Amino acid sequence: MAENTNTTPILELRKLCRYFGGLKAVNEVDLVLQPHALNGLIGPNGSGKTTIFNVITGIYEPTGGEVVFEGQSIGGLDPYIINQMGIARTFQNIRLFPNLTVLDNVRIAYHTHAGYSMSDAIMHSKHFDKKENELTEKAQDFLRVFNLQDRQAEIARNLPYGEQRRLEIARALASSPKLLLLDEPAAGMNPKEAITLMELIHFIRDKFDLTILLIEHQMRVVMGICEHITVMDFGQVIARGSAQDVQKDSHVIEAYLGPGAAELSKQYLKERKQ
Ligand SMILES: Nc1ncnc2c1ncn2[C@@H]1O[C@H](COP(=O)(O)OP(=O)(O)OP(=O)(O)O)[C@@H](O)[C@H]1O
Repeated sequence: MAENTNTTPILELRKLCRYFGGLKAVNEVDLVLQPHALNGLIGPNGSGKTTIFNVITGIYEPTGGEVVFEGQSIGGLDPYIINQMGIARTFQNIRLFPNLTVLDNVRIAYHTHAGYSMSDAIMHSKHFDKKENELTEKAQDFLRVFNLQDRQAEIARNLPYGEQRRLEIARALASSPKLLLLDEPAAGMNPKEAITLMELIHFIRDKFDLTILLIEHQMRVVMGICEHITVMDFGQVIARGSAQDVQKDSHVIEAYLGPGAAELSKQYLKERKQ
């Protein structure tokens, strides 16, 4: 299924493929992300969503097709280079430094902007002290955005789950990305936490002028915040459009509920109207 483009996209997947032996985990996927848009990537378990994230971020090389970021082909580049170019992500299973403080988790992520040399660090020069203080202040600014400022001295693993998820997003943002990939940010959250998270995602998109692509199983979150949704099944795109469009798409209903479900759902809605 091809994509329409009107403006210059920030990211384009062109016929992207990633195979694992005979398994076509991602099979000729086209995807276009416009700058500043909030996009959702959904689909049943094993449909290829996380593999797409792993290819975009350089963890896997594409088997075929292209990943184009700001007009430049990035497929197969090292993850740290892709991160420096402006793509950051969070993971399905939270990946923090569990034994470090909340503040240090963000400071480490921010370190690429440290602005001092190895010799400054070894000699503990004035320049080093100044830059380290700036780094701490920047990290504290990030924590304030995520309402974690009062937690800065806590050991990360002791935070409640929802706060660990927020901290992970704060860490990802510390590398100043233009494109943020969120892999199931609301996983394990209760409905109240999920709503707070939705507000936060909207807020950071505007504050940091981000483009966001998120994978999420909680439909309330996807349908509530995503302006554009792409639906995958068996490694391929089966539908795309607004939340309203994809919710009533018969391919989507069948992918989630099984063959014949679309017809049943139509009948049910008709009967309810009568
Ligand atoms: N490293 C790998 N080696 C072999 N198979 C893999 C590998 N990574 C993913 N797969 C397979 O590729 C397919 C797509 O997996 P992927 O994790 O991308 O799906 P997903 O849509 O993110 O699923 P979920 O919603 O359950 O996280 C699955 O069949 C998975 O088992």
